Amino acid sequence: MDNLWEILTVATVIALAGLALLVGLVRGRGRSGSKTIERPTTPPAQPERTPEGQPPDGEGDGGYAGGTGVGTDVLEPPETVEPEVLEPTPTLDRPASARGRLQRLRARLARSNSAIGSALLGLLSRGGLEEEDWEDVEDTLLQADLGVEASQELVEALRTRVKVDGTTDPDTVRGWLREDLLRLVDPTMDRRIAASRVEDRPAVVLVVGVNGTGKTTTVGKLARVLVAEDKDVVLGAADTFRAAAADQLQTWGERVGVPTVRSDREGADPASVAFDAVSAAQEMEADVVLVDTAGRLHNKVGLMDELGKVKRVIEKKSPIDEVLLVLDATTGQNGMRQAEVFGEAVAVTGIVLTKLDGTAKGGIVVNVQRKLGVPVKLVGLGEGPDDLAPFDPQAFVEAIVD
Ligand SMILES: Nc1nc2c(ncn2[C@@H]2O[C@H](COP(=O)(O)OP(=O)(O)OP(=O)(O)O)[C@@H](O)[C@H]2O)c(=O)[nH]1
Repeated sequence: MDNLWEILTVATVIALAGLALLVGLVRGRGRSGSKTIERPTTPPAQPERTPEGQPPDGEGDGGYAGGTGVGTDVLEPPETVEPEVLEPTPTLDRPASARGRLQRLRARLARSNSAIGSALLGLLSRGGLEEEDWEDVEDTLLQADLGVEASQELVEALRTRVKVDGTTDPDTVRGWLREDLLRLVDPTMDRRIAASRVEDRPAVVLVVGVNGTGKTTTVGKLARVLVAEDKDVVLGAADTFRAAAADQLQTWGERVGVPTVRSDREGADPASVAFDAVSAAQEMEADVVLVDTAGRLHNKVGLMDELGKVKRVIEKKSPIDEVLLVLDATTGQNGMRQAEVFGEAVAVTGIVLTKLDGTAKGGIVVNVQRKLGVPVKLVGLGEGPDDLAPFDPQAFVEAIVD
């Protein structure tokens, strides 16, 4: 019996010692081995977003499954909850309505061009005009870039009126000047931009001109004019010569919610970007696609080839409805030569005269229309986003004369 008790006591001690050893082993392994991954009972909080809607750096994974970085346990995804809508509502610019823009910007036109008006009025109101006075009148018109032919015509018309009427009353003289200038600017020309869908396809507007004239800026500003008229616009960045030009255009578009078709590769084929832009506009059922082109003039043949190709490739997809030539009004005769070169490469249908706010050479409107036989359709009157106005002959002449 004693032996039995001894055996039981020894067996119990051995069993307890073994148990203690086992517990020790398990706890020791737990400290030095893999972590225990606990499944969260609630879904992780959404990371905070920056105002642009991006998660802050390094928090893009939401800090859940990848957050522990260790362990091989298969995690079940957290219960799905409807995510909070964190998308920022893009705030778009509301471009100024196109109507009456020239009236709004008239002061800028007048500031730089009223010199023509006041010089002429000063001369004409003096009375008793001699031959040399008429030469002064003609010089003033030439300095305003009206061109030789139009200047002579205007002098002739005024001379006849002065001879017949004989008055030197400033208001009467101003009235003559207004009438004669208006006739030269030609209010009968059709200055509408072909920017509405044609037979179930978007209108295609190609914008050409020498770099630096304000071409890309003009495409951006024109997009705003059209958006203000509730048109769906697509931009094509076919000025692939300078990569920044595409960025510039895209920024203009984004401000008014207009998409830009572009290539990220500098020197990509402009014709192919133009083609893609027209295709995209057709797919999107847009009203109009505006295609910006490169305008390096260092080599006339190269330019003609490139523009010719852009035109041909677009025409595989759609007719071109408008070719706008952008000219810098401050460049005078140089601008006129550029106009002729472009006119040979593509059939220009309208002119955009930029930087008219910074020049007393508003007469170029008349000159360029006569040389190219196409109307000035838009004028640039500043660097602001809405400083592009449909050209209105009446308001233009009044700004110079009144
Ligand atoms: N004062 C004034 N500046 C203008 C006008 N239009 C454009 N500009 C400025 O002219 C400069 C050239 O404009 P861009 O649009 O970059 O010229 P670009 O012809 O596209 O030239 P690239 O971008 O080199 O192809 C910019 O600083 C414009 O802000 C305007 O009507 N008045």
